[in-house]
Amino acid sequence: MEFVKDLEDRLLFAVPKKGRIYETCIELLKGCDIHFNRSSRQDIALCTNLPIALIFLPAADIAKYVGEGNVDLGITGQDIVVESEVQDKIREILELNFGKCRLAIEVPVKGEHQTLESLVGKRIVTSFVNTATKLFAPLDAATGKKTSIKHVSGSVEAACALGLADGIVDLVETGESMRAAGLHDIYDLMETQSVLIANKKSKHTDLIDKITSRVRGVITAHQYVLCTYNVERKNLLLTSKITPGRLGPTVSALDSHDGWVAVSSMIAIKERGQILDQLTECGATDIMVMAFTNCRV
Ligand SMILES: Nc1ncnc2c1ncn2[C@@H]1O[C@H](COP(=O)(O)OP(=O)(O)OP(=O)(O)O)[C@@H](O)[C@H]1O
Ligand SMILES: O=P(O)(O)OC[C@H]1O[C@H](OP(=O)(O)OP(=O)(O)O)[C@H](O)[C@@H]1O
Repeated sequence: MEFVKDLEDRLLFAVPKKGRIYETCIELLKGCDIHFNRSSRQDIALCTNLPIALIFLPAADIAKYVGEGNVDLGITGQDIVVESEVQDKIREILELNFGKCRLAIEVPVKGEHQTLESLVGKRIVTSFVNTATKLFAPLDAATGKKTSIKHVSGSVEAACALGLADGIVDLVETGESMRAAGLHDIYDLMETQSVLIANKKSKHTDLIDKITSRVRGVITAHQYVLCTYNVERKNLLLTSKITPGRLGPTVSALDSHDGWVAVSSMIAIKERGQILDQLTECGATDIMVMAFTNCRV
């Protein structure tokens, strides 16, 4: 009970306690300088440098807790937000660019039912009962059939081989789990990624803004690198178009080389190769690319 008193006035921030996105979430908290001590098996950790308590919960429950206002802020998947039916109670603050996958219908490669329509009235097994029910309900109504939708909490791919299901609704990233179980996907329900969500009525608006700004800084830093190079001033207009940066490239004169300038600019990691090729073609030299771990832009 002492612990409950410690939580008073703190912002409660729910993060996954295990699973696919656990490690990345912990790295993100570190990157945001949210410090905490968590003893083993403890599901609540008080932050040592901010009035925050981290609540470690199963990812699948986090949207429910945030939606009901039991916690203020959380990290979970968009798939869980939809499945928990809390879209009207939460605010999706930020897409986090990890936990990317899609929710799909999967069936045995050599199975009898190979389309969404042919699964109507058959047996579906999933951890996403609400989402699957919403998909099949109108099809059931149109055909007068009743699709059976049963819940399992994990290893969903095993359901068809074990004779429990004709098809499943589950997450697919690489497709490895699906193929290993002799399944293939025949219909996409949604794309998903991890998101930062907040309860719409949370009273901790200033702290939520501060955390959001820190999280955005870390996420952005993972998507960009700093590119520096030297170029003759006569080619600067050309290279500035290739590396426009946010407000414009930073340009400084090179005292030792008349007519040359040093340029630095943020560039998107996914365009890095192409940008370096183009800079070289425009006569830029001494091109360097540096990663950074945090930023505010
Ligand atoms: N293969 C994947 N690739 C990317 N993101 C995924 C993948 N599987 C799940 N996710 C995302 O992570 C969230 C949590 O999924 P996960 O399977 O880790 O949950 P869990 O059931 O709590 O953990 P565990 O599977 O260890 O019991 C999902 O809702 C989804 O948003
Ligand atoms: O397409 P893939 O890259 O193979 O990823 C998909 C798998 O990842 C998730 O499960 P996870 O392995 O996290 O565990 P679970 O089956 O116990 O939920 C998901 O439920 C799939 O099984």
